[in-house]
Amino acid sequence: MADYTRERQIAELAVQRACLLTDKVYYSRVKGTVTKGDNSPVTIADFGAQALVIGAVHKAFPEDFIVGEEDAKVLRAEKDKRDSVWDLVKSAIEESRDLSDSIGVIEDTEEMLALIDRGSHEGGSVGRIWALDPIDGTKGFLRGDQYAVCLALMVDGKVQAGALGCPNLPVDPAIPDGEKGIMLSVERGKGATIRPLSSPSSPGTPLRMRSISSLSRASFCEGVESGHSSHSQQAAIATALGITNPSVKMDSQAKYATIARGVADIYLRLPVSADYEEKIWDHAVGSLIVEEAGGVVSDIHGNPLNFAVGRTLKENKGIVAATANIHKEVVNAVQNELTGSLL
Ligand SMILES: Nc1ncnc2c1ncn2[C@@H]1O[C@H](COP(=O)(O)O)[C@@H](OP(=O)(O)O)[C@H]1O
Ligand SMILES: [Mg+2]
Ligand SMILES: [Mg+2]
Ligand SMILES: [Mg+2]
Repeated sequence: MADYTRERQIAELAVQRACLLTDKVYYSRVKGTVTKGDNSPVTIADFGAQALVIGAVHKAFPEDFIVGEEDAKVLRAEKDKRDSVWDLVKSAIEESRDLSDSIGVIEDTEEMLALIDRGSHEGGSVGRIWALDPIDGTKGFLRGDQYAVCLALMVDGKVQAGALGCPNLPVDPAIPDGEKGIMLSVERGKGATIRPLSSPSSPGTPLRMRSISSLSRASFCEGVESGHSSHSQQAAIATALGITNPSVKMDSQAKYATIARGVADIYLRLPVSADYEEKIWDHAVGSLIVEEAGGVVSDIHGNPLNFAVGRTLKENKGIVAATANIHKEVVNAVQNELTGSLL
């Protein structure tokens, strides 16, 4: 079996440094939002995190390609925004000098812009390609809720390793107002672990999904944005399965983290439009974490996610992630509910 220990470590360091930056912006409430062509928001923190993560990956693995969500077009055109992002990037590097031997530094704004634009790869089925979402759940980030920094390595179209930083998830889910910030990391065949973001040297605790004796006891985790996933159909599916627990709603791949750590059991993402294609960076690392924690991740038809066909999951529709022993039953309920609508 191939060994991706180093890739996993670099991914953790890259995400750790990026979380320093996003956390600072989150708490300073300086948001500098831009609206993209598809009407979705992007902030100075999205750009800064993309620069830091790509800088780290490029330093450690200069031959690898990167599929990142953002590009530097707006920053090249607008000096104010470029300067704000550069200030953030500089101070995050300054505050994590101890990581610079492993993941390097960024010398100036030109290098920063070039790094952000290294995320333009088209993806595909050949070679080593990293999938990066510098801030997943930007709407949650802006609302003051959950978001995640997400990085995965795909080799020949298959996700092999990665790291997922969730700066606002509680370290102990039983103490929601306690310390916040967790880091999950994963390597295919070797499991997934979780640790506090504040303990970089901790080896982490292995992740295991909850075992479910009866489906009616299960809980759903779903997105906050009803424009990204259909809440009404999700509720109908819960009823069909006899599930009465209220669903846990949160933004971003924090949902994959939440089911992987056994706080909920099922993550459904039901298409709201027939033509939306899920992005690989929205699912790459989270889906592997759930699989390694004992879950199955498929689309709404029960087909495996195909990360090998470009920047989107164009061969799949929606997401069904659940503990292995209930996954098939959930897919069946989804199929029954959706027959005749968007299928
Ligand atoms: N119509 C749509 N259907 C499904 N997902 C969508 C969507 N429009 C945007 N998204 C994606 O939903 C992601 C957030 O997921 P969630 O709703 O689970 O928090 C966004 O990631 P970003 O926030 O990185 O842009 C974006 O890629
Ligand atoms: Mg976005
Ligand atoms: Mg995203
Ligand atoms: Mg994003």
